Amino acid sequence: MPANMPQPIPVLILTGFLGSGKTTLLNRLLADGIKTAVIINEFGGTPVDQDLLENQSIPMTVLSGGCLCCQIKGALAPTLKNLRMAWDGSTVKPFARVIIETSGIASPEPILDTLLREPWLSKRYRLRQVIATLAIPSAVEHLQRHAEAKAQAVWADTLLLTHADLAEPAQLRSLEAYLQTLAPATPILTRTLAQLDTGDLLNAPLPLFRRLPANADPIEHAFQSVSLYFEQTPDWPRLQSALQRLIVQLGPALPRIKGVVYPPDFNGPVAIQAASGRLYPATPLPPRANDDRRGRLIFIGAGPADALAETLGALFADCDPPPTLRRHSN
Ligand SMILES: Nc1nc2c(ncn2[C@@H]2O[C@H](COP(=O)(O)OP(=O)(O)OP(=O)(O)O)[C@@H](O)[C@H]2O)c(=O)[nH]1
Repeated sequence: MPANMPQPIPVLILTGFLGSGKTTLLNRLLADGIKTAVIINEFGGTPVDQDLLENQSIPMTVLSGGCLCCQIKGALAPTLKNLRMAWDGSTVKPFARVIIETSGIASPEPILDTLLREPWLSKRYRLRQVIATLAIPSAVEHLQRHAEAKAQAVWADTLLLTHADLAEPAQLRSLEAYLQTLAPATPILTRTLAQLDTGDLLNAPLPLFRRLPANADPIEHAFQSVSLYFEQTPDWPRLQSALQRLIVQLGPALPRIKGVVYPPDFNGPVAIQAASGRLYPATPLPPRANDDRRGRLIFIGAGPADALAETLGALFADCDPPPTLRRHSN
């Protein structure tokens, strides 16, 4: 490479539908020892993913309140430019790659458009791999219902099938058959978290030629989010039972809940996760420097935000004090 050519920094893009395992994968990748800068994009107005990262001492930028493919598409180029200038000027902790975690309803196409077509960026960053996570028990339904999920699989270089431990063999077979039609040439890895070797993932065969996105028009999402803020989080059995009732009541109209809360029966912050009708066990988190002990839960719905907000208001009306509610319309 000529001396005056900038050395391109490799970029990994993690995409995949809501709750399919992107942040879980990001944590695994960050544990592999390669110094990394992270850009996290969250659809909801209240970011959570940064608190779920085990490694908090890396260069990290959170772009929330919309998807990188549409509402905040314009934020990606300046973020990457600032990061690169900080890297060139050694004003940031050293890193050898950038990982972008997209929101669960982002289409990768406009992101690739920015990375591959923007002249300044395309000289300074090299797209290494687009990895899409697909949760085996729910992926076929998501691929059939949501254009965003389909776009994520179609633009991926590698498909990582997750939640194998929760899946029936028939669900895996039907997902593999679906992907065979949708993305026949894309390598598929099926791993439980315990089995995942990040080397297998990063060394999966890549396409010889990279397609350039043809249509980078913003996608019209049908999703909305509502955030709840708790000055005093209810205790876990009560919160768990309320969330469980909500999940049953709304079914597929509520694809995702996540948040960090402070139930009095736990000592510190606790991660709350639900996706595709499943509420996961509450997971204690280490205390963070910026802890304000204000619980926050994000609900991503596939219907109008007003109806979701009304349901949530009624569900937690007897809390003392009741949670503050914020709609986030997109
Ligand atoms: N049992 C099981 N749980 C998993 C697996 N992968 C992820 N999870 C859990 O699924 C939930 C969602 O995982 P995340 O990694 O947060 O999903 P995500 O794709 O980052 O979610 P969004 O950013 O909201 O779209 C968490 O509770 C994870 O612990 C898996 O392979 N098996």
